[in-house]
Amino acid sequence: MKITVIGCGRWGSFITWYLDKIGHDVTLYGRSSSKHMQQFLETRSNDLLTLPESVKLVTDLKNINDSDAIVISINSQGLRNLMNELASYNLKNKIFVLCMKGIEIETGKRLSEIVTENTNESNKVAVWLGPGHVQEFYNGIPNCMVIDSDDSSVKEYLVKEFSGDLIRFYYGKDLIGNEIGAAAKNVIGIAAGMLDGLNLSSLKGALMSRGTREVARLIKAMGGNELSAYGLCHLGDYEATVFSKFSHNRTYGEMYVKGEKYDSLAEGYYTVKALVSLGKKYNVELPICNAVYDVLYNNKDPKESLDSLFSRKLKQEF
Ligand SMILES: NC(=O)c1ccc[n+]([C@@H]2O[C@H](COP(=O)([O-])OP(=O)(O)OC[C@H]3O[C@@H](n4cnc5c(N)ncnc54)[C@H](O)[C@@H]3O)[C@@H](O)[C@H]2O)c1
Repeated sequence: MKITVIGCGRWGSFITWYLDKIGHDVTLYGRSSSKHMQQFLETRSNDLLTLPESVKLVTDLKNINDSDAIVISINSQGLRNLMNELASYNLKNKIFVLCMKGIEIETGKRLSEIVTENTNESNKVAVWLGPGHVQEFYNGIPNCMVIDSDDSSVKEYLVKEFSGDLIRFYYGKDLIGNEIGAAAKNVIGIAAGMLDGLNLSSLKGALMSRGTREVARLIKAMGGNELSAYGLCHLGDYEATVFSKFSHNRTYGEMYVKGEKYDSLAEGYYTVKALVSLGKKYNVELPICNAVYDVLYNNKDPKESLDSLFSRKLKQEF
């Protein structure tokens, strides 16, 4: 396939490397102002990987119509602007593949909804989600991921085209659940980092159990399958988030609690705001998300926030 990857950060550059490695014709687009792109243009490398000569590097989108698929991996809150920018290219009969985890704050929309609403109806949309760290894939450690789309032929085509020794893909069956689950995982990651920062890492087992429960309730209320919270998009990604030194969201939570600054993208910071609004809209209790939100947006003390989770009224586990 001819593929353009948009977004030359940590994940977009990995996706580029992977798709080239399994034999696709890949172009990586980054804005000329992007430090990541400047570094690739100079050295073909970032601090995690080196892109082979077979990958084309571009700083404009003038040839984007030559691609069969457009893979997007940028910050979620920037997706609508990107779709506005892409409108001038009049794209038709393309497959958009979203390798991103988030929910739009202002609208509560899933990322696939934003693409569908802002592109020609001949274009198809899929998501590619699940666990995996660039450092480990690059060292040859395989993982399992999920591809989902409302269009089953697109889903089947992508799973076939994108499978390789490094990634075993599963066919997703619940776009709502997969997108909400993937986005919410980053919020649980921040909560995990906060526990680490408070020297309470042993509570991460309870966080896994109760985090999946509240995300499952939200997915169900939104019309998805609550089992997706226990799938690759969410629970399956906890090892790479809740327990990993590589996770940006976990690290962000830990550094926040310690009063240190963190500069990398931690999508969960934005997603928690969207999730709290969705919880209200769908009348679903999201105690962990609300606690994280109170710490990040209402300046609540992290330990007090945790204590308030423990003093809630007693509940049935399921
Ligand atoms: N396992 C996974 O599925 C996985 C793992 C890591 C990250 N992600 C997701 O991938 C997405 C990107 O994360 P990251 O860690 O690579 O972030 P990053 O900050 O390293 O990179 C984002 C890049 O997008 C670029 N960008 C932003 N707006 C753009 C635009 N309009 N046009 C072109 N480029 C634009 C930025 O310049 C930056 O280079 C996030 O949604 C994240 O949650 C998924």
